[in-house]
Amino acid sequence: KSDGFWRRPNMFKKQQQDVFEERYLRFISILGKGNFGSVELCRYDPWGDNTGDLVAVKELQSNKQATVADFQREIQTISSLHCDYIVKYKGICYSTGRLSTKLVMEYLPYGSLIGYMEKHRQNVCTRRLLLFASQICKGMEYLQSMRYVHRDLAARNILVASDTLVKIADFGLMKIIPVDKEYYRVTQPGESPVFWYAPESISELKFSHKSDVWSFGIVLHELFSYCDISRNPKRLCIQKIGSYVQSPSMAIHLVNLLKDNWRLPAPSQCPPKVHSIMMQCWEFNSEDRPSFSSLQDLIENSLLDERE
Ligand SMILES: C=CCCn1cc(-c2nc(Nc3ccc(C4CCNCC4)cc3)nc3[nH]ccc23)cn1
Repeated sequence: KSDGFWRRPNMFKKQQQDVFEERYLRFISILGKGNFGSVELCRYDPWGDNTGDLVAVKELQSNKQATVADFQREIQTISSLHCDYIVKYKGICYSTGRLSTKLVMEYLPYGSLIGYMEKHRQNVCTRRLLLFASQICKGMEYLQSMRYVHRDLAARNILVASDTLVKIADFGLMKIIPVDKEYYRVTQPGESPVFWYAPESISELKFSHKSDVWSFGIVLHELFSYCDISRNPKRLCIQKIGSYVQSPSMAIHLVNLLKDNWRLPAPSQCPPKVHSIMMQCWEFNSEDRPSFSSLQDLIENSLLDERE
């Protein structure tokens, strides 16, 4: 299969795969729910004196439609990603009797971008929003260089490492684009977050780097709305379409609105240059959208404008 076989680490090189022993993994609290699994805060404490590291541990929620194979693929994927703007893989933990495998990742103390914005909204200026946007863009550029499409780029899947660093997380829906194609076509829509999806992803289930660019535009909108729940993409689209519409035809309504050139309204106090970047990400035809590398330049250019 051409699923990036040549990208797989050399099968003869010792896989730098730390195994964490379950008996030393001390549960502390639940951090959140991602695609196909919950994430827990644990302390890995082999010395038993609370000096061990805090880690984030994701286990596969068996009741979800995801299979063990999906989770194994997610582990294989995240262990091959090495980028400052992508949450770091630390290893795996085989639970007793190897009934299930857990994914061990670096713990990001500030939590999700949405929670961070709710808490720190007052002292996050435009420059910091653009810094976060540029870091997400760099993370996406890296994924594109590995031929990955994320397929679920949204503020809910961005984590905050510090006041000046955010990272992309949750690779449950990520796919590799086959070498001979420009897009990945999924077989069934699943529980799709259509309000973050490009029109071709909604109507033809086609996912590409350019559909990730569309979602990046939605993340920009979330950032400049300070992730305000009352202004979130889903809420604004449903307000426009009408809350009486049920989900399967919701997607059709949304695509028709996008065809008629309706787009999310500019967030209040959003700099015109930033709104223009969003609108470029939301070009109906995917080839008219900027690449992540040109988005980087557009964001740097907006940052210059914001220099006091
Ligand atoms: C990607 C999103 C869906 C799945 N997901 C991933 C995580 C996650 N979280 C954290 N840190 C974290 C730190 C504090 C808080 C709190 C909780 C209580 N209220 C205030 C904020 C929440 C999360 N580090 C991580 N490393 C790797 C994954 C990961 C959580 N959910």
